Amino acid sequence: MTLALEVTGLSYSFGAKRALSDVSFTVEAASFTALLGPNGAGKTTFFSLATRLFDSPAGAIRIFGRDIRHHPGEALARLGVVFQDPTLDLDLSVEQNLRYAAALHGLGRREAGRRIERELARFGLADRRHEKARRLNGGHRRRIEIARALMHEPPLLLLDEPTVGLDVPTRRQLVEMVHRLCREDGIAVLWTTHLIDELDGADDRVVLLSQGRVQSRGTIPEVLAAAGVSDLASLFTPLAALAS
Ligand SMILES: Nc1ncnc2c1ncn2[C@@H]1O[C@H](COP(=O)(O)OP(=O)(O)OP(=O)(O)O)[C@@H](O)[C@H]1O
Repeated sequence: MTLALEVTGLSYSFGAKRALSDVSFTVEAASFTALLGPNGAGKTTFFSLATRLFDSPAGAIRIFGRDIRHHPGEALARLGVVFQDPTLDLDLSVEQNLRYAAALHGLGRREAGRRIERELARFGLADRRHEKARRLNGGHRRRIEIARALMHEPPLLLLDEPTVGLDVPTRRQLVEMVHRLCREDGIAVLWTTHLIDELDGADDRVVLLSQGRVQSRGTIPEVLAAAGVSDLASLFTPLAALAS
């Protein structure tokens, strides 16, 4: 089994406020894992650590075996990231947004063109390529952000609550598209969310985070069996109530 992501004993505090406490979990290559937690659970803090925005001496994060503190270049080259707040340039077209990302990764024009075509096809955006991002709806904008995060062909993709603000059918579409990345393209995905209906079923893995601690992890049936409940809502609703 190849591990795309290995988090070991990770802790982080904002002053006196403990945001993550001894967090450990793994994401296997080519698999979908949901980091599920109510507001304030520590999901975004984990993201900030995984992308090296923050640093913590307590614990380790390895991406395909590369420790992000000791080998940041090698580790981050294997990571694609979609942040919670959208970061597209709305005045650029779909294609220009992708070309810009390709340039930042140092790709030559021809290779950039090849990868842009692949992403446009993969995300059903080919016929929108010349439209300004501003003209697209929230779901399509998110697709461009995911496509952009894949321009350097990372085998691990992190998405921080990518469906915030989207309606239910658009959320479902995006969840399905990202599952396809795992199944068909062998990309490992860590998807953070506070919405239990974004978990798909038997093959998805879940890491349940609450108040900075991992409460449970495994496949959905494993997590339910460990808690002695029959559905995720019974497990998650009390944790969400604790957070509010
Ligand atoms: N800059 C900060 N200063 C102080 N405390 C912070 C800061 N950022 C986050 N926190 C606290 O750390 C804890 C974890 O926050 P975090 O944003 O990681 O949670 P989250 O699971 O991403 O929640 P949300 O879904 O609301 O974004 C919360 O108690 C939050 O109030």
